Amino acid sequence: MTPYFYKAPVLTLEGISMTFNGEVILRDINAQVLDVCRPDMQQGQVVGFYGRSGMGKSVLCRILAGLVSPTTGRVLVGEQQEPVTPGAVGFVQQRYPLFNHRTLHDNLLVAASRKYAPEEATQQVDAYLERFQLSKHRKKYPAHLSGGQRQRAAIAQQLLCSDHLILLDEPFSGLDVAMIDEVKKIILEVTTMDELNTVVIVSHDIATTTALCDRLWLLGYERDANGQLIPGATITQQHQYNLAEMGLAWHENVEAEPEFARFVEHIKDEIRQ
Ligand SMILES: Nc1ncnc2c1ncn2[C@@H]1O[C@H](COP(=O)(O)OP(=O)(O)OP(=O)(O)O)[C@@H](O)[C@H]1O
Repeated sequence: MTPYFYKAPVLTLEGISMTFNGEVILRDINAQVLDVCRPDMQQGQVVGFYGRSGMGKSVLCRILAGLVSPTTGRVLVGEQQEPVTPGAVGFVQQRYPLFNHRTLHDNLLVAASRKYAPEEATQQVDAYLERFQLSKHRKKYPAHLSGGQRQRAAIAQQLLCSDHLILLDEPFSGLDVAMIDEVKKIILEVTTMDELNTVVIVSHDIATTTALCDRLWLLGYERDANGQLIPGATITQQHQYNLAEMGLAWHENVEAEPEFARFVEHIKDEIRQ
């Protein structure tokens, strides 16, 4: 197992709850991602975020991205642990927010121009196109890119304009196996670009996602003393898994290990309950 130790927090969810018209959707969520240091390695972290359909994953993502304010609690991001603001967190939604009337290059330039002065923005776009193997598609419009290329472009776009945190909503849905491998590679690349980079993946594809993760959060309901479900989904301590401690954080071929397969089954059982 690679040795590691933790430094300061890079993402904190503090007492988050969300109520819509009296209906409690999320209840008192407390979770944290710490900057992890591994000797001789620059690597950020991947957090997998699971929960049954309709439990509130998208709502929590919008809160994490600073797009909506929770009813109570707050989200703190970055080394300075400042309250999240819209635009600070990259959010790759299922419908990729690329402008259809702009070329891939121009889409990325719009994003980069939000963070960089013109000359540097152009340089950054070229670097990202190269890194994400999209240079030869730079003049194409989004409609003419493949699903995997669009997904890579959307991730590049969000990295260009946000700080270190990026949320991916169902990054593997609708992709074939080769493209899934490509997107997995990109996610791992993102984490190796900077130790502070944190990727949160919301997915129903438990095995694929878990294989990339250092940490898992499971959204679920708790029961009261009488066995009744308490309204509002939460992430209990028991449902915050540290895969590094379990020896199951991403490493080559982790998916082939029997311990990994047993863990994925355990997670699926927990989700079913
Ligand atoms: N703006 C809103 N007003 C009222 N209710 C809302 C609003 N947004 C979401 N909800 C409700 O919050 C609950 C959680 O929705 P959410 O989209 O977060 O689920 P999810 O876990 O992402 O589901 P899925 O996996 O199916 O995408 C749903 O019952 C939904 O109807």
